[in-house]
Amino acid sequence: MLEVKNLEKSYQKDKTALKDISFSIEPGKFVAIIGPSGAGKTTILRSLNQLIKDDSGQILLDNQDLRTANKAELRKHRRQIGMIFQNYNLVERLTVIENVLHGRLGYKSTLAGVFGRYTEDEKKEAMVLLDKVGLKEFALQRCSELSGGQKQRVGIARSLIQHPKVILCDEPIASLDPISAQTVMQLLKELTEEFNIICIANLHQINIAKKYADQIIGIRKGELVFDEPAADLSEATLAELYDQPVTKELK
Ligand SMILES: Nc1ncnc2c1ncn2[C@@H]1O[C@H](COP(=O)(O)OP(=O)(O)OP(=O)(O)O)[C@@H](O)[C@H]1O
Repeated sequence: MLEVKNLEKSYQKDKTALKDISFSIEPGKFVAIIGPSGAGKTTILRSLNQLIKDDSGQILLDNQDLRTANKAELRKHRRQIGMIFQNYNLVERLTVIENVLHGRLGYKSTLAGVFGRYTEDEKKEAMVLLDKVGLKEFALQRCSELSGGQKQRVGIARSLIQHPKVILCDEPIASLDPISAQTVMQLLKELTEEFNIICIANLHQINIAKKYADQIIGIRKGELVFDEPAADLSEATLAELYDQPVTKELK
């Protein structure tokens, strides 16, 4: 269970990026965070894995507060939090399977990581995960030769091999065509359920959020406007979030 309590963050004095944000998410749930540009969505995700230090509040992952963790504890916590990025963050010149195995680096000494030492079990697991994301035959291909949608699926396999409790996705489909976007969202939804993890995705596409997410969190000007089951999200709530009615094709 992930619980965020009264999270606050200011990048500059008198300019609040997050104000008293609280929400909780159960394992197996796929959650979308939506809201206008600059609302604070990325700041929330970065706080959740402590890439940025928030100012106050609590971030409890299975009752352990990430904010008060020491360096060693934080390293351990970060293994349990996978990241998926808009621009994939893969090593393009390396093969697909090597990129997936990079997800194990948090479990290794620096030396073993530098020399790319992975166990047979890790290699087998990488192949199983590549099969799950539909890329088994691409294992030995360089990532530079893949399409955007395929690269994002490698990113999903890389995050799963971490054995995460949480996967954070910062605009995971922003660089993808509509068909690849649907494939990636469907995969994230299915794998979230199958592995009983928590998946949180920042999204600008309201229709996609409503179609795939179990729960939708709306953020505006650093404040939480709503936290509701996707099915309950009304037109009035969306209009409040964006300060204007949301057009038909986006709903
Ligand atoms: N490193 C930073 N230094 C100063 N201000 C920042 C920094 N990062 C973000 N901000 C400010 O914090 C606020 C929230 O930004 P954030 O990137 O979290 O919004 P967002 O909802 O993710 O936006 P977008 O949808 O455009 O990605 C904005 O006002 C932004 O200008």
